Amino acid sequence: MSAPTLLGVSLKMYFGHHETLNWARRVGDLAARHPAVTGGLTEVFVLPAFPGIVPVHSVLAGTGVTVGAQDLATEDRGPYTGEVSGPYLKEIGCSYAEVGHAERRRLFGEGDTVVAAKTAAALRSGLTPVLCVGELDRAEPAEAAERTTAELARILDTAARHGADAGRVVVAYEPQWAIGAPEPASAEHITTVCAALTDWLTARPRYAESRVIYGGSAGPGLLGRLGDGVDGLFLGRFAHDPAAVGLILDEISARGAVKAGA
Ligand SMILES: O=C(CO)COP(=O)(O)O
Repeated sequence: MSAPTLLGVSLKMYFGHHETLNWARRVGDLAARHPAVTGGLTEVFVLPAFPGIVPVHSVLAGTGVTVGAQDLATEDRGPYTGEVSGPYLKEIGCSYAEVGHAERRRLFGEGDTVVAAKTAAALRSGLTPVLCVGELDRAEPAEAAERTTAELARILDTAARHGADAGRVVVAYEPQWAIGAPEPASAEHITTVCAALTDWLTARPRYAESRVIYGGSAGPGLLGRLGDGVDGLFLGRFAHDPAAVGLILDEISARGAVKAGA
């Protein structure tokens, strides 16, 4: 069987605490009985705000949905007021830690050096980094592929030079101009860039089992247009309605049925 489609959701800072738990209950109920999840066609992960991690982890226990954080500290312990470390996140049940999101770069001044250090911190703690990369402005697919692959190489090579462990990385291709937009990048754009990122990772055994997913106004209807070259989706706003998550799980089932029949 081919690798499961990865479906990630970042709740960013959209929901309050009770909204977060209600959403998690509804998505958990859906996932627990959806054939795409129970049949192993997909792996679903959710990134709530930090205070939501522990309760969401317990709400989702047994549903097949895993939990991660939207950020983590570069360091593992010490005088870093307001930060949350990788070991702490691991201890409270996280499997993933997102690094390098465009909003953290734009609003909080994070650059490649910090993103590389956070990637290393995640790997060191046994968390899968969800490493966001993507061009700032609209570009032709081939140019976007070149720029984004160079960005990925810069970050992972810096992390490796500083002694980062080898391990699985989820690369989230998120063209910055497509985040918070009415619609995602075109299927041609997404597949061209994701193929280039996959080639780069495949040539490096230290990142074995790594995956490339697409985010940026992704929602129902997109996955079916992307083909096998894209390993999954990273959802923002269009996951706020749990029914939309259900529709995407239906699409994953359909994709699995096509593959099984191929
Ligand atoms: O940034 C994103 C996921 O990390 C995408 O957000 P939107 O789908 O809301 O554009």
